[in-house]
Amino acid sequence: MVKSGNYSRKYSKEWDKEDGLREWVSRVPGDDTKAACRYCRTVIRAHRADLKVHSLAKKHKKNAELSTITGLFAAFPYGDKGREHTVDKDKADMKGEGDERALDAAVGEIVNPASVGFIGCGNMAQAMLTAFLKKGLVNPSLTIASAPSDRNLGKLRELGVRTTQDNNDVVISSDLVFVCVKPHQLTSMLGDLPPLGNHSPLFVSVVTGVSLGHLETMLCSLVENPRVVRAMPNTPSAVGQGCCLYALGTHTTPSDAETTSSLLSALGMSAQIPEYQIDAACGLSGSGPAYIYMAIEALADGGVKMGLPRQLAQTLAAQTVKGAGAMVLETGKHPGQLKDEVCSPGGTTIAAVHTLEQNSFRNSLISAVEASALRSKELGAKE
Ligand SMILES: NC(=O)C1=CN([C@@H]2O[C@H](COP(=O)(O)OP(=O)(O)OC[C@H]3O[C@@H](n4cnc5c(N)ncnc54)[C@H](O)[C@@H]3O)[C@@H](O)[C@H]2O)C=CC1
Ligand SMILES: O=C(O)[C@@H]1CCC=N1
Repeated sequence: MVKSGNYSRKYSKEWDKEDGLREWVSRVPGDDTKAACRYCRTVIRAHRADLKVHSLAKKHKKNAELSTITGLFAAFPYGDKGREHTVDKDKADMKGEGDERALDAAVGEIVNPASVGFIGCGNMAQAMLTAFLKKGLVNPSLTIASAPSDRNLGKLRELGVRTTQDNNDVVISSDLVFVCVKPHQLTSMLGDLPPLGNHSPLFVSVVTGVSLGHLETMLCSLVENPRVVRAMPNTPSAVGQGCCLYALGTHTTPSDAETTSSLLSALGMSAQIPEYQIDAACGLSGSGPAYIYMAIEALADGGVKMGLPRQLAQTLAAQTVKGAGAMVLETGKHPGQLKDEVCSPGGTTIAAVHTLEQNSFRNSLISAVEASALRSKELGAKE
């Protein structure tokens, strides 16, 4: 008899959502009595209890740690090439009965030591790296970052990240390279890199304004058919509340698309967009945190002016922005309707709204987004 619920003998789609399973478990196409472990590249019976035991095995934990980016680079060859596995092995492993040397050899054989590199370690790189480390998506010892001086590198070393002042060290030892320099630094930085031979990492550029076409042309001198992604993140990524929009280059593969999507979604919200929308995304979400920080500061000043202590005023301002954002995202209501719900007839809010309109509040924000987007286009044209 096929049992149901947690004890199902068939692959359950609930496992794809369950913390502790969803990170590594996968369907085996064509066989719903099996489940695959992306970390260990093994096929296990689709029994929830077996999956739980497997997740506790030392070997599985070691593979999880070594796989650096959860299941991203370890493109698991489902079905035919996946090794059959039983929980008895896991149980022995948990009791320490496994042969440690054989285990290490097996781990060495099956784990893809994928590594991630950062060229440029300023505000944006640090925000992204902080998010990846916090979520355990990158293994610090397999992560390398470069900058011309040691100013930012020391902070990264404290996090266990390898650092260098030679960008080539990053490129040659990484499967994925984040390019995080300022637009005017890009051409000379790439021009200094020697050709890469057979090594062809995925490049993810966060450099504002620089198009995929231009990036591909510049990277052609390093590698044939460079695989490039152009991304527009923002600094709230550091606390997992960022936005990251991205466009895929000509030579990216479906696996690159999956890698990019999985990794960038760790920053908060992420989505693939057509490249022509990236400048607008820069104007809105790339630069947007700065507008909102100014709004928070000004709201807090208003609170202080009207008698609130500074710290309380700042907390109220930030929480009000956070709460209003969450209302828009979670209720799905139009912001105009939500505004109306705050405005009592003849009340306080509508008096304030009138003042904001007299001072071109909405016009100022629209113009701010426009100015940033136009500047992004302009920076690209210069490169
Ligand atoms: N800060 C932000 O909110 C956002 C920034 N961006 C883009 O991200 C890129 C980086 O911006 P930030 O991190 O804010 O700048 P930043 O100035 O904080 O960081 C740039 C880093 O690049 C390093 N650098 C300079 N020349 C280099 C070279 N030849 N090789 C290696 N590293 C070098 C600098 O030492 C610095 O640490 C820019 O292109 C920016 O437009 C995109 C979205 C948001
Ligand atoms: O100000 C800049 O140029 C970058 C791009 C988006 C946010 N900061």
